[in-house]
Amino acid sequence: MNETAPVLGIADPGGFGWGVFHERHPALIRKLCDSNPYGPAQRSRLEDLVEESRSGAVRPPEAATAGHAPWLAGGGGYFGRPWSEVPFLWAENYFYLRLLECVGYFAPGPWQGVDPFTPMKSAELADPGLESDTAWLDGLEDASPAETFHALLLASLYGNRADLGFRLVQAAAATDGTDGPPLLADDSAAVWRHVDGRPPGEIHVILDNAGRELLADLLLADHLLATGRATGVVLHVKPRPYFVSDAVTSDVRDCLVRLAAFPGEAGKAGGRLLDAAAAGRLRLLGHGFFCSPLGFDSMPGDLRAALAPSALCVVKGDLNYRRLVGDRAWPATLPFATAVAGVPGALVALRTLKSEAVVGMRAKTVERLDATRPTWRTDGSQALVQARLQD
Ligand SMILES: O=P(O)(O)OC[C@H]1O[C@](O)(CO)[C@@H](O)[C@@H]1O
Repeated sequence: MNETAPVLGIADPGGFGWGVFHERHPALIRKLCDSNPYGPAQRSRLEDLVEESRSGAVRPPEAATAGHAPWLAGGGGYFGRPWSEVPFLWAENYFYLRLLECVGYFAPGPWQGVDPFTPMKSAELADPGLESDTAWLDGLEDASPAETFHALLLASLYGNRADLGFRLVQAAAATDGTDGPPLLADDSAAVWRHVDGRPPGEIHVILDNAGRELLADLLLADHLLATGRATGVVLHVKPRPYFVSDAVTSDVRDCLVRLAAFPGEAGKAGGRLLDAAAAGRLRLLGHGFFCSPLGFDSMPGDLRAALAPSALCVVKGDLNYRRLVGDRAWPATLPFATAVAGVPGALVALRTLKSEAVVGMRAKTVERLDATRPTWRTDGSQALVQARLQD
């Protein structure tokens, strides 16, 4: 892999990373305090964290915090240094760990293990509009197998358009079915040939957000299982609350139960998935690595071994993409397969662009977007399907 591109940071006041720490995070903390009955100590710890991360030095985690020792060991010398000098990927990850610490998620007490983002995630799942969002499934009866797969793949992609963290400062994109902007890169036809042309195997999905995105991911999982194109599906959840709306085990449970109660084809899919879970054909894994600040090129051996036999790994979302290609200011025309590291075997990334790292673009596309829409890398308006089908 080309490792010469600069690592993305948060120091530049005009830059995207700076905006995340100076605009998005304060808005998030306000929202958390409005939606959770936190006491004065939790509130002032959260405010102190925002202040520390905007203008202070990085404090180490407390002893009770998950992964205390690995964070200290893997801190890359960042503890004690100004946050502004720390790579964006590391800083953002560490912010979410410290946020949990501030609200008492790790220490014994009444808030231990309580997901601070549940009120936001539950509100999304309670939206009565979710049922109509999946009504397009009922119109797929006459579609060819290739068309059906394509529709479900794109629904999973566009589910990633507006996660709850992103919506804090960005208008929500429409999430109706498979509609979306033209793709910047589209390897979906090759993914279909891969899935259709090889003996079925286990398909892994490295999940991103709960709610709408997860519902679409579940529909894709059901399609792969119900058509026999996957012998099993493994969903990789986050082991703890992360980046606001990232899916943890309880989110999968809540989405599955909600889906099974939908009318029409979506509800049937939910019922089949509950059966598949009971039979062990739909499995969850929650590896600690997925809440770490490391690129996938640092994936531990046990996780690599779990992914290695998969027929396909679906890598969802913006953050997973940053970890897959490296969170660097790559030339956008660097080939995708050159930048990808860490995930063994065939993979496809389904991503809405919400941050700066991007590869695998045609030079003409980059020129056009730079000229017509300077914010294209970060404003959530663009999406891509990029595959590497041979390791
Ligand atoms: O939910 P997704 O698609 O991974 O998006 C998360 C992204 O949101 C941000 O936190 C802010 O836009 C990015 O830094 C991050 O990569």
